[in-house]
Formats: sequence, structure tokens, C-alpha cells
Amino acid sequence: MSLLYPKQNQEIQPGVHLIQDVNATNSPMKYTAVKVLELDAQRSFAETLGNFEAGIVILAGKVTVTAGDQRFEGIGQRQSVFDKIPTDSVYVGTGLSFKLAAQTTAKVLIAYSPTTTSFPVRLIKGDIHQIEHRGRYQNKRLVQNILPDDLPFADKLLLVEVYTDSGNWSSYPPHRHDHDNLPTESLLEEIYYHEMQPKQGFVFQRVYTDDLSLNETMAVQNQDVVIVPKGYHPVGVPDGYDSYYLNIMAGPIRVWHFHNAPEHAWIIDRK
Ligand SMILES: O=C[C@H](O)[C@@H](O)[C@H](O)CC(=O)O
Repeated sequence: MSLLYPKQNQEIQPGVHLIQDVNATNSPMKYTAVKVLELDAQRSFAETLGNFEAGIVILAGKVTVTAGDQRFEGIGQRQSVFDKIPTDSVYVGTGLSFKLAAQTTAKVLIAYSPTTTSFPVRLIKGDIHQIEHRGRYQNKRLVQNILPDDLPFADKLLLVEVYTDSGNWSSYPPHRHDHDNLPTESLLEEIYYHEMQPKQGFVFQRVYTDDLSLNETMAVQNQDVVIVPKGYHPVGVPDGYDSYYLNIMAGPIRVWHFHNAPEHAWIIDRK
């Protein structure tokens, strides 16, 4: 089972390109799924959710989103994820329909999680994101929390963006969240949507379990997706390139409690 989903580029409608589409039909993921779309200006995409909730993140460009009986005109705060400006998102509750109408060339990520529990449609403005500067030495990263577990706006979905500059590591030291053992650890699947700057760059990502029954190390390229059904999942960024990834997490309980690999936990405690 490969955990790596290379970028595709399928024109599903005139001016609407499907870059990623990872879900239960082509992955072992039970709680998470993702679409990434690139829309030409003035093009639109519409969908009706079944028993899923969705988080629509305007990765780049300006988009008008209608969902249920609400309309959010011209949202989106950046031309590239690497502008490092927190962007706008829309939460759409289970069973509702939504439409994306691109005002400019736009890139949109749609995160999904199965549920029949309804939460209201909500615009999540970039300016409410909790920003964190995590790490020291060569594991510094910038974290922009879009839908963290302390915002009770969703039934299952957790969304976060992470920037890791040249020569640094993130999701490091390695941690896991694949044991339903609260309050110590929560069980959350995770999907990584990666972008690189410059685009020809790559990162190394390893996904592995304590018993190494799962142990896959990948060279991940621009707009690839990596799924983390379980296990530790560190990311290393080669010199000269900057990394972006958006994480989608979901599981039985919407809380992020992780367990650091004990043999590497000393990394955190260095003076
Ligand atoms: O479990 C969460 C993901 O691994 C990332 O969001 C990670 O926490 C980001 C980081 O702190 O490096």
C-alpha cells in the first residue's frame, strides 16, 4: 500500500482541474478525504455533500462560496500559500450543497469527514487563525491553525497549515496519534497536502509504526498527498527549498493529543 498520491491534473469541467482526489474508494482512510481543485477565473464547481462535513480552504486566489443559504463573496487572502498569510475557509455541514465561483484563478482544498451530525455553515476568516512558532534548532516551523480542536465548529474535522523552511524538520520529533487512549493520546487519521517552493523541490516524509510493520519513506513533490492512516510521520526539508503542507485530521473524537516517539523525545528538551 503506497501512502503517496502523486499530483494529478484532470480537467473535470472546462477550466476546472482536479489536482487531488483521495477518499475511501482509493485509500484506507475512514475518517478523512480530500479534493484539491484549480479553477480558472470565472469558472465554478458545485457539489452536494452526502453524510459528510467539509472544510473548504481557499489556498490561493479569490472565490465566492455559497453553501446552504449563505454566500461569502470574494474570500481568500493570498495569491500563493507561500505568501504565508492566513487565508479564509468555509465550514459546510453534512448533507448540504455548496458552490465555488472563482473570481480569479484559484486553488481550493476541500477536506471531508463522514458524519451525520450537523454543524452550521461558517466562514472561518484567516485573521482568527491561532499562529504558532514551534520548534528550535533545525526543527523550526510556522503553524497556522485553521480549525483546531478548541474551535467547536465541526463534528470531526481538524485543519492546520504548516510552513517548514529550508533545512528544517517538522512533524518532528516524530509523534503519532493512532491510539484511542484519551486523555494521553487520540486516534486521528491524517492527510498531508504538500506544496514546495521552488516548485521542483521535494521533501522526505517517513510514516512508520513502533513495530515497523508500516515503514515507508517517500520523496514528496509539489502538490502530492501523503496519507497517514497510523504511525509517526516526520517531514524533512532539503536545503534551498521551503515546504508547505495542510493537514487534515479526523477520528472518533475531535481532539489532538499526540504521543512523541520516546527514543526521540530528547530532541524537545535540548537546551
Ligand atoms: O499531527 C499533526 C501534524 O503532524 C502536524 O500538524 C504537526 O503537528 C506540525 C508540527 O508541529 O510540525
